[in-house]
Amino acid sequence: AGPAMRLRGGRSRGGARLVLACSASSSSSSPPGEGGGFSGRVGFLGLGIMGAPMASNLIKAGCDVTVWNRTKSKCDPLLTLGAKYESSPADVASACDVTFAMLADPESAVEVACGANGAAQGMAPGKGYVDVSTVDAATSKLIGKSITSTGASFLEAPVSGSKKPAEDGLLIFLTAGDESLYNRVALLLDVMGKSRFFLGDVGNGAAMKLVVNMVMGSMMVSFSEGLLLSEKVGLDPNTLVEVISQGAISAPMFSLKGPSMVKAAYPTAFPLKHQQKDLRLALALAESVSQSIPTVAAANELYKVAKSLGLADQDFSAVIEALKAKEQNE
Ligand SMILES: NC(=O)C1=CN([C@@H]2O[C@H](COP(=O)(O)OP(=O)(O)OC[C@H]3O[C@@H](n4cnc5c(N)ncnc54)[C@H](OP(=O)(O)O)[C@@H]3O)[C@@H](O)[C@H]2O)C=CC1
Ligand SMILES: O=CC(=O)O
Repeated sequence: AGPAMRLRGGRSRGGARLVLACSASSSSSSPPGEGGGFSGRVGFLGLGIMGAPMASNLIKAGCDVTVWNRTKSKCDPLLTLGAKYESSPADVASACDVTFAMLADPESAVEVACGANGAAQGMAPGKGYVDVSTVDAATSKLIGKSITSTGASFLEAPVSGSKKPAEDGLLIFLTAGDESLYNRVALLLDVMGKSRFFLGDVGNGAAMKLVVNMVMGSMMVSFSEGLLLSEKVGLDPNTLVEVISQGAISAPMFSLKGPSMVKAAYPTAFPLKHQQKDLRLALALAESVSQSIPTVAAANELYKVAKSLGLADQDFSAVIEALKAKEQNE
């Protein structure tokens, strides 16, 4: 039998519901868990493109949030909203009942959780750590082991959805690990997201996220090739975007990114360096089960070229520039 999978989605979203979702009180009069309110202090580590709006939504929902970020200035907007500040991940974990982490990659996720003054040093029985970064299963298991060795609980919960869904509280959580922690933070996930899946053992959430993102990365390359080819044969690429949007291969991503890609504008929602990281990790995942993913391998090479062109911090749709550069060099 495969891992337990449960979807709780389709919830209507409304301001009033968000305001009621959290209680800043640390009293235990409202038992944590499904159906109860979340009571206790919430930590948030990592306030980049995704972490900042996620933490912001928790604060706006009435949660008692304590933040930390490597670059301290990124905490300021959250402090203005009412967040508290601690000067290390260990101090945040020590001050909070549940701590979320949204870090760039496996290296930073491990450093923040397990390094000097890392979150694990502030963990103790009764506390929870929820890592929402996109990492590989081995990294997630390593972090989980470090957290649970303190007696605390661990949940991996990478998200599908980009900057705008994070701002709108419409992320999709792909969780795995400690199910009682999953139930305990369910209301917090519902503040930040529109649906949540519980996928069983630690590693399954990471794997699901990598599979989703490898499909996304290849789709973007294929779309880029289509835009360039349509233009080259004398078609209007804007019309291609419109045609695609009306057919069976329509995807919000194409409609959202297409018009700006045609103008060679790549405002960053999902940094290209993170998409390439996800393809790299997906290739390793496929390798671990001897699965061939040649389309993903080819897409990965293109993202690597894009990075070498200085596009790492642009949106991942800038991968189209790598195709243009290739053409010029041929
Ligand atoms: N953007 C998106 O659309 C989505 C991103 N993701 C995933 O979410 C994660 C975060 O993405 P995003 O917010 O876009 O990324 P950003 O690059 O905007 O933010 C990365 C965060 O990680 C921190 N960080 C990086 N290196 C270190 C380190 N060595 N030690 C401590 N902190 C560090 C950064 O701190 P500092 O501010 O100091 O640099 C920052 O807070 C990634 O794993 C990404 O793949 C998932 C879904 C969507
Ligand atoms: O990881 C990126 C996303 O859009 O999801």
